[in-house]
Amino acid sequence: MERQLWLDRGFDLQLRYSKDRINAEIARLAAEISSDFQGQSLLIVVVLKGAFFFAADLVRELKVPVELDYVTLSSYAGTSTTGTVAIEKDLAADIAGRHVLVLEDIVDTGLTLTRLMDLLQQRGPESLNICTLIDKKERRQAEVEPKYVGIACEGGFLVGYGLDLDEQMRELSNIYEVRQTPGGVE
Ligand SMILES: O=P(O)(O)OC[C@H]1O[C@H](OP(=O)(O)OP(=O)(O)O)[C@H](O)[C@@H]1O
Ligand code: HPA
Repeated sequence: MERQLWLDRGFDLQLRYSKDRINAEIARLAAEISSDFQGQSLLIVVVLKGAFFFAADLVRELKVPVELDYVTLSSYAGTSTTGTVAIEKDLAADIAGRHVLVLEDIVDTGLTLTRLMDLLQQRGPESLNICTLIDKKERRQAEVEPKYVGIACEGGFLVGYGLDLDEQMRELSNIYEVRQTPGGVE
């Protein structure tokens, strides 16, 4: 079982969202987005690294043509945001006049997406919207309203399905809440 490897290393993982639940939410989101953009094409902006799994599953369910591009942002150290969002790799595509949909794994404080949306808005897209798998409103510090939300969640630090704790546990199929257990080996 995928949890066991991390339990042995001193991390307590509690299942929050199963892969079946994630698949169901992705199917719902894909239907909604496909209907909203019927007859148009989408430029999908995947926010790396975390949204990689979500994007791979979502775009294959869409019924509209898409072009994919990627931006790499980072701000977290452990379970806390540093408050400084670094743009490590910018987009390759010109987004002016395009229908742009930003894909995120999680919106938490909102600092990452505020920074990205400001940057993208200045480039003149025809439309600019956010789709996030997880919307964690509890810790919001900046005003960000994703148009498409898979799962609205409460607190806890989440890992799995792309979500990491210091670059670890992204590969887990399900999403868990993680806690470090006393005396665990790192
Ligand atoms: O709303 P916020 O509080 O800003 O948090 C959300 C961001 O934090 C995570 O990225 P991270 O900086 O950990 O990089 P990663 O995608 O490489 O994991 C996550 O993928 C979001 O991009
Ligand atoms: O709960 C989270 N898990 C992983 N990365 C994150 N970035 C913001 N919140 C989270």
